[in-house]
Amino acid sequence: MRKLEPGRLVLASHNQGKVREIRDLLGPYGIEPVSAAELDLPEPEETGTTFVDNADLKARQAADLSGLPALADDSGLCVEALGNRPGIFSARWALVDPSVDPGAGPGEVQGGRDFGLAMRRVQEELEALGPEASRAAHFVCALAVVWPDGRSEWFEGRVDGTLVWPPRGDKGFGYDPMFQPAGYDLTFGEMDPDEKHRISHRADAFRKLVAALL
Ligand SMILES: O=P(O)(O)OP(=O)(O)OP(=O)(O)OC[C@H]1O[C@@H](n2cnc3c(O)ncnc32)[C@H](O)[C@@H]1O
Ligand SMILES: [Mg+2]
Repeated sequence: MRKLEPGRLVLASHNQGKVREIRDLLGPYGIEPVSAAELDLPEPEETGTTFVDNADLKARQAADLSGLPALADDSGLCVEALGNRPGIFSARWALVDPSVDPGAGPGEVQGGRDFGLAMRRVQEELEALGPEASRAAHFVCALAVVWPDGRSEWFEGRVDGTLVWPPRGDKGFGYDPMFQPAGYDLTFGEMDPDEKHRISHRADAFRKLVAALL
């Protein structure tokens, strides 16, 4: 299997929270990827039906346009009582329709998406199922590496936990403030990045990527 080389990797993500975490996770291996935003690459439409499909599609577009190996992450929150939704639609649940919703509070809007709103949507759907509804949830992360010749490798990770509300902490991004990983009292929003990187879905997927490609 081919190995990743330092300095020759495009990170095909437009999510600053993810980009920060992936830089942290690759840092110890001497790999400093250039991001899709730095290369002005467009954000592709995520038309896949699985996390792996979408990660592959994002990495493939970046590899085609840049001529460099590309890494993409497709991830999301799966709520078991909601049939694993929002799942691959996790980012889309945070889209604000300004004619319906007046917008987010300070600090909640990330790249035109409102995760205060997305977390309320999750809470409301669960509450509609009644007080006995399980709050069990997991995050999934699929990583795809696509080489300029079109070959690809995929790695998946997962972390299990429980949803809490009101959301707590502002250290992470996305749904972190409402996700408490199993065995911990803190939400991902309250954890220091180093601690999240020990147990997260992204860290789990990266361990597999590192074993194969680094
Ligand atoms: O596609 P890219 O450009 O990488 O950025 P994105 O934000 O659209 O990313 P996804 O399509 O993979 O959507 C995943 C969403 O799931 C959420 N998510 C993924 N990983 C998360 C994490 O570690 N903590 C909290 N929320 C997370 C977050 O809200 C993301 O926007
Ligand atoms: Mg996306």
